Amino acid sequence: MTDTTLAELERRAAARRDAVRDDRDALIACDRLVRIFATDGVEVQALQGLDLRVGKGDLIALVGASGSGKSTLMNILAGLDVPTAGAARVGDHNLLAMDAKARLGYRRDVVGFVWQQTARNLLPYLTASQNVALPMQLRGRSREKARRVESLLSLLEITECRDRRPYQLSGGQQQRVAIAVALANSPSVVLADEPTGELDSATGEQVFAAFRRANEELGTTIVIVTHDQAVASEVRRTVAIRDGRTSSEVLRRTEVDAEGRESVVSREYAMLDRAGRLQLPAEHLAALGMRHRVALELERDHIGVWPSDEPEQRASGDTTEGGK
Ligand SMILES: Nc1ncnc2c1ncn2[C@@H]1O[C@H](COP(=O)(O)OP(=O)(O)OP(=O)(O)O)[C@@H](O)[C@H]1O
Repeated sequence: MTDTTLAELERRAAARRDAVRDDRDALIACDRLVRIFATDGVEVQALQGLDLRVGKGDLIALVGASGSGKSTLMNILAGLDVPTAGAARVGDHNLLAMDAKARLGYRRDVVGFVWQQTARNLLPYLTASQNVALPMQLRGRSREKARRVESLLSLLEITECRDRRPYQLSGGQQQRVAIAVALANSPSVVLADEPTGELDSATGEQVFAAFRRANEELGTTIVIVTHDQAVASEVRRTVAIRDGRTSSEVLRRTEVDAEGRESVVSREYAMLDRAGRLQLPAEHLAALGMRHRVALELERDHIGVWPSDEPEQRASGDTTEGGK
């Protein structure tokens, strides 16, 4: 074995160690997540091997066409549904191995939710501050309750709504109170399924600003499902789901030029799973007529992917080459 080979092996081992460390840093880790629904003998594969990592303190948007599996994923992360196969972890909680009691504790202490239907988030006969206080009361945190309710209402700029009942609030105010309710017990993660779906775009932006403030000021990890492209483009990371899998993601960062002008630069990435599988965008494949197999070449700083120059019938059928 040459020195170069040893050095290379050491480098790979270190990279593997780093990967494990990254994994522990991820607050949410889903691996090859599968959820099959069977109704009247017909099976629907809502999630088909979905991989997702969300770091502690991240704010991400999940986007995808109707039926792509977003709500199924959110229900699993919320502890309301159990996957058919795969692995899913939030913090130290294994979402496939919780008994009923652990599940209840998980829903009470670890995750907070904001749903699309404003009526689903708040109890109609309680005022805004009573709604926010309720989760703390149920958890026996009565002493700190009043102060925390005030700070959350102030953080989300809805102090004036304190003594109003939901029907006396606008849709946007109701959702901001719902965010305060979700944050009441200091959850590790807040999950929001289309929280701006019933709002006009200006109000939706205000609600989104409230999520951002909660994320920045309290460090809460937030995952938001949205159809709203304008809203999705306001976060640093947008993950797209297609056919029950994460297909691509857009990362955005702020750059400052020599004159001190700030601009947001965004870049789209394809997802690479643990086995090294990569899903190439359908439009890229169509543009170059790539089907069945492609030629790969490892370069110093990238991997080239070319259409196969083999005749198509060989590519799709049995071949004489090894299938590596
Ligand atoms: N309880 C269920 N029983 C049977 N099929 C279901 C069930 N829940 C979801 N599905 C199916 O699973 C697939 C994914 O549904 P899901 O609600 O997760 O999609 P979505 O991306 O949230 O869609 P939308 O944006 O319309 O809410 C769909 O084909 C849906 O019909």
